Amino acid sequence: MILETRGIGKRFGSVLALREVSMGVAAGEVLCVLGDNGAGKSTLIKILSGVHQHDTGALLVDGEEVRLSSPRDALDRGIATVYQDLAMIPLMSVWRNFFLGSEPRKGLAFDVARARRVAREELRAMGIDIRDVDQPVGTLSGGERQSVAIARAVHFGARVLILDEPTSALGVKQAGVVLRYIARARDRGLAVIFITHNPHHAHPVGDRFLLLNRGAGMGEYAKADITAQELTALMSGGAELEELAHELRRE
Ligand SMILES: Nc1ncnc2c1ncn2[C@@H]1O[C@H](COP(=O)(O)OP(=O)(O)OP(=O)(O)O)[C@@H](O)[C@H]1O
Repeated sequence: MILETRGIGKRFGSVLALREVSMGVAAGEVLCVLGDNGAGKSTLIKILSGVHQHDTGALLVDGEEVRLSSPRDALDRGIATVYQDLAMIPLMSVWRNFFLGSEPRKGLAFDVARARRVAREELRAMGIDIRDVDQPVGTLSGGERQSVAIARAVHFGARVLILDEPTSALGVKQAGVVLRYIARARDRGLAVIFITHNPHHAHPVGDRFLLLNRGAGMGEYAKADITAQELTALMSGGAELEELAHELRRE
């Protein structure tokens, strides 16, 4: 496992946002984390990306227990998070957004021609055919922008890609575009953590599924062990569905 949690917990005042959640992701696989509003998905992402620190349990990177002190710390260990707002400037070109935040090495002039070429090649390698990398990123579709953000993280050396609801604001076709890029990132050997509340988006691309409910892990399922319909049923919540989760685990 590249990134792993063992029974981590996080409290905000009187709210126990996460309780004893265990999960792990290895290179070349997609772990989907599913949960309804308030389930603890954002809290988990923030701990995995160094924004928050966990109160209890353990966080491991490459099998070693760590405390991620900041997003920079996470990034330095190859853990990149793509948030829903994508941290892009809409009026800036695709290639400039691609390199946003990356500092040119000291003393070296920024080579514009090279940067444009690298952006185009990296996007193409992810299956994104954006012929004109000079167009403002804001003119791309939502799915294409998500894909640019994923390609950017891959280019800058991410080993673990954490995607915060990358398909939630998209229609079926655009969501399909993003799911394809997630599969490509996995095929390039990245460990992907795909956060979503949509089982129909998770199921086609996920290798394993972790369900969160009110801060607690409700079980983890391999794709072979659960259908999209069963995932949907589990996600709908309610005590009787928790029972179904137990039943499915026993089978
Ligand atoms: N900074 C905070 N201060 C206080 N409570 C918080 C904080 N962040 C999260 N919580 C609480 O922790 C619980 C889990 O929230 P979290 O945002 O992790 O859930 P989520 O699954 O991401 O939900 P959503 O899908 O609505 O974003 C909620 O009850 C939330 O109100």
